[in-house]
Amino acid sequence: MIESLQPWQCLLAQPPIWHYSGVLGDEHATQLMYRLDSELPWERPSLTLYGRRHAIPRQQVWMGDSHASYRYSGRDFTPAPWHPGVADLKQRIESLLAVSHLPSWRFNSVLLNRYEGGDDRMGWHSDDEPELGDDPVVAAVSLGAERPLRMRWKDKRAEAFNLWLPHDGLLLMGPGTQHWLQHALLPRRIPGLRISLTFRHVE
Ligand SMILES: O=C(O)CCC(=O)C(=O)O
Ligand SMILES: [Fe+2]
Repeated sequence: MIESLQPWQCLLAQPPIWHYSGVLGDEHATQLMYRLDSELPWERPSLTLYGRRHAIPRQQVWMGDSHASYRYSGRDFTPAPWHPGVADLKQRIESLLAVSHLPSWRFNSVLLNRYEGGDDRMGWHSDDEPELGDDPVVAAVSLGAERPLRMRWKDKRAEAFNLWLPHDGLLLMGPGTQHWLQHALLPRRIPGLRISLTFRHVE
């Protein structure tokens, strides 16, 4: 079972989607989750949908280089300064890429999502905001409860599918992913805190 020893796994060939297991090591990843949980200025912004205001069903923090400001779901987010644990994680991802056979993608910002339990969620979307450029590559680290990211083809060429996101794993959505697919973190009867960090490059 040589394959199971490889931390990088290709989950989809075209568009390429990769998963790396054991980014920080189990204990370090757990410590980071609790640190982020207690130290970050988590917000639950309200969005207006058909003229009614709704609090989003999760909490979030936008973080990054000061120039990397970002429009998300119709709102502008000025990034919070890098938390040292998140800056270290970004470096860790970039060095994992540097020694892999994948291109050395770089990131200058991250959306952190905090899901208190199985009811917290994120609806269908692609990470294709104009400030991310023509073909964004997104690197998503998962901490805490393992939940599936549901993926569906925009042109319905094939069935929707789940990508399970274990604690301390990195999901790398390569070129084309945001063009061809949408993703969602649907509500599930899976208890426990989960924090995801979706690293991006704002142009
Ligand atoms: O929580 C996740 O794993 C997905 C988050 C996501 O899709 C996003 O931040 O754009
Ligand atoms: Fe996303």
